[in-house]
Amino acid sequence: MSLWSFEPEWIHLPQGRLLWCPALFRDMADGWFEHLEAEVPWQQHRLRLFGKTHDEPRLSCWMGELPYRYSGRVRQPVPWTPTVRAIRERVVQICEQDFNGVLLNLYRDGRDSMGWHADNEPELGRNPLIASVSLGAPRRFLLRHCHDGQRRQLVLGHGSLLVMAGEMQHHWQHALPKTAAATGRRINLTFRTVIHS
Ligand SMILES: O=C(O)CCC(=O)C(=O)O
Ligand SMILES: [Fe+2]
Repeated sequence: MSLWSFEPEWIHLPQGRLLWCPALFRDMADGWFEHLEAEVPWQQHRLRLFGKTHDEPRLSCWMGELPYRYSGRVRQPVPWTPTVRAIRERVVQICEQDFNGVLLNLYRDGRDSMGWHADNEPELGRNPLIASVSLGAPRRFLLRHCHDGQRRQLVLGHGSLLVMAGEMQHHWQHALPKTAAATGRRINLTFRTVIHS
């Protein structure tokens, strides 16, 4: 059997590229979702905005080998859990990159979300490869170009892999918007390589 259960698609954008594999992990996705929900020490982080603190609209967990500074905070890693280790192995094999950390997010319903940002922290290096595995409820993922405002949209479904590559993080932002539609739980894992911290 080949590594791919179907043809992956490269999406070429001005100043970036995406590898899109909508059904790559479909066979494992139910089991992975169930295990991750139970196994990951999900945390509610607080966010400081205009002098007030709010709960972040999602639960999250930074896992891996090194601390990671983002949103102005240093997150200490929790150790790999068995399921994340197994997912990491598959993603490393496909991307040919030895990811040493992963940010896990749990979106409890359509009110949970992530605002516009780029994964451009200095400790990820110049043109980081970010590998995003989605499980559970499908959600819209938006991309917008930082300078000319052009947009793209993908629906990240159960068992999909999206790899952001090239100069993407310097020229594009991404977001996971809220939705008013009745929406179930979703887990997303973004594998990263922290170079220094
Ligand atoms: O949940 C998603 O698909 C996006 C997550 C994301 O952008 C991040 O963790 O940096
Ligand atoms: Fe991101």
